[in-house]
Amino acid sequence: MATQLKNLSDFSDTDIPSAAPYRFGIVVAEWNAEITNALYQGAYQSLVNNGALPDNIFNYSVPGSFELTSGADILLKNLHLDAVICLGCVIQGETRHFDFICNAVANGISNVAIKYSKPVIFGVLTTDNQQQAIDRAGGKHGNKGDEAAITAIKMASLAETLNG
Ligand SMILES: Nc1c(NC[C@H](O)[C@H](O)[C@H](O)CO)[nH]c(=O)[nH]c1=O
Ligand SMILES: CC(=O)[C@@H](O)COP(=O)(O)O
Repeated sequence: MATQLKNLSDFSDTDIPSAAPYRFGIVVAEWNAEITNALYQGAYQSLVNNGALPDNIFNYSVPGSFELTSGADILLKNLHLDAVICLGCVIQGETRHFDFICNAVANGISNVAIKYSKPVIFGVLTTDNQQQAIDRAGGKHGNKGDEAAITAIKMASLAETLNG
């Protein structure tokens, strides 16, 4: 379902576990900071609204979305976490650089999740233009940071249930 047909912040009819037991890392790319800061605010507030303790939310910045992979790896290597949320905004420019970044970060964080057997959430906007990013960072289509946080809670709960 395309984002245009779904609000990224609409979880009113969703059974969301309590986030209280879990420790969350949030890695935020500094590129397009006005967007990624909005994603962070959405993610942080969604975690807290669902019971996460502020002292259990560990926030770090990286230069760009390409560094989200190594940022997630460093957090999982050094901190006891139940999930990591990766937040970034990649906006198409004149060259194919966009494609390389998007593919690298999508594949990279998937590999980190498998490496540590921990949820690593892809909260990265990959848009054609600035307006599409604005619309998905608290605009008319909701906030992808909200979606990433709820996903992190659900996956942390699943991991706790099945991993023991
Ligand atoms: N153009 C965007 C970038 N580019 C920077 C890369 O992510 C990376 O930091 C650099 O290539 C050095 O390794 N990053 C974004 O997050 N968003 C962009 O639109
Ligand atoms: C996604 C990017 O790296 C991009 O914004 C860089 O712009 P350009 O492709 O024009 O160099």
